[in-house]
Amino acid sequence: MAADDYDAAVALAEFQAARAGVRGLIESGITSVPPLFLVPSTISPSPPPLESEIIFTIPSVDLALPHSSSLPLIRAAARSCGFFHVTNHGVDTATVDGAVSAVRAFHELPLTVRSAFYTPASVGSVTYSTIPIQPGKNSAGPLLPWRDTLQVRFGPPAPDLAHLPPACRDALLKYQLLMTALGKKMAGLLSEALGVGAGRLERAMQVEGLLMACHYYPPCPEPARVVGGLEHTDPSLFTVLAQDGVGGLQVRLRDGRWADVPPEPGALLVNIGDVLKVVSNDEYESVEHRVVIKSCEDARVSIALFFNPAKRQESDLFGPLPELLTAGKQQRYRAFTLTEFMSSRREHGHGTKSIDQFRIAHE
Ligand SMILES: O=C(O)CCC(=O)C(=O)O
Ligand SMILES: [Fe+2]
Repeated sequence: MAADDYDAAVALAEFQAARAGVRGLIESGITSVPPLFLVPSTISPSPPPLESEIIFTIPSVDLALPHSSSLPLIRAAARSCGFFHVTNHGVDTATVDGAVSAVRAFHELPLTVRSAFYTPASVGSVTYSTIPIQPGKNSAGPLLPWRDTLQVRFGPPAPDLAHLPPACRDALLKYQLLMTALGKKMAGLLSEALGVGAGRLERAMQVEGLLMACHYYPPCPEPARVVGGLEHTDPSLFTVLAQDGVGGLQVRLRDGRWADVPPEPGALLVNIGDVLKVVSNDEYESVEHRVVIKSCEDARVSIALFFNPAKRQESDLFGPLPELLTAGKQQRYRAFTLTEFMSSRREHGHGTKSIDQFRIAHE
């Protein structure tokens, strides 16, 4: 086919109609990356992913420590790189490893079994597909990440989990249950570390981990030409991530360079999302991150659980907590509804520009 004949919209429709995901491309034996996955330089002008060699240590917080020791660590991490590992987090290894293995097992089911679940739109509360990247309204044509995602919405309202694949159903339900307890604990610690008392975030917005993204990053024949996950900040209050040992997650440092976040066995990774950055009046940072494909051989699995406000009526407003606006600390954002926030993300892309729209200009 001549290059002029290439129609990205048609290619996207054909890719989705095949219901095989990126994993299906690898199974079909491709040796080069199809154009739909090639990252235009306008989207990712930073150096190619594989050149990242920066050694950067993500802070680690032992949750078994007394609060007098853990709170300053959490506070420092949330204010600087926005990411930290937690150990002794109370979710047993068997449950975390069981969930990660079950996600891998699902994504590696034979094509005929797995494609029955493939659907770009949600069926009930479950979606399994390669979700196109939405870098903002003025971007060039469609772009796909080098990953397949099983996304589960546990509510609200009460979830319809009929389409949750049996290969990972029990493991994910158990994981979500135990992670909810950790999420409540984290919300308390992040609240206390903000200096507003342990129960403040929970009272204000009811923190729930109801959206789970189970990612599968197949190996890639040309890893430097694709993106596993485009650079973004999370829209959540905070996110808790479990990952296998393959690696590929990177965070953006203050000087703009990317640093690897190597997996730490037994630890879970917590990161601050945009809503908590706003609620904390910029005391906490939601930091850009992305996923690069590290391997031509190993598939990577991760599970991101997004902890969000369960209070999300049109009357529920999110803005800096008033008690943080003490002498000398001006209000950085106007309050907004989650609907306004999500439409800003659609318009301005999945980075901090979406919350900049709500920033209050001070002299
Ligand atoms: O797979 C990962 O390590 C990160 C995924 C992620 O950033 C997300 O789902 O928001
Ligand atoms: Fe993320």
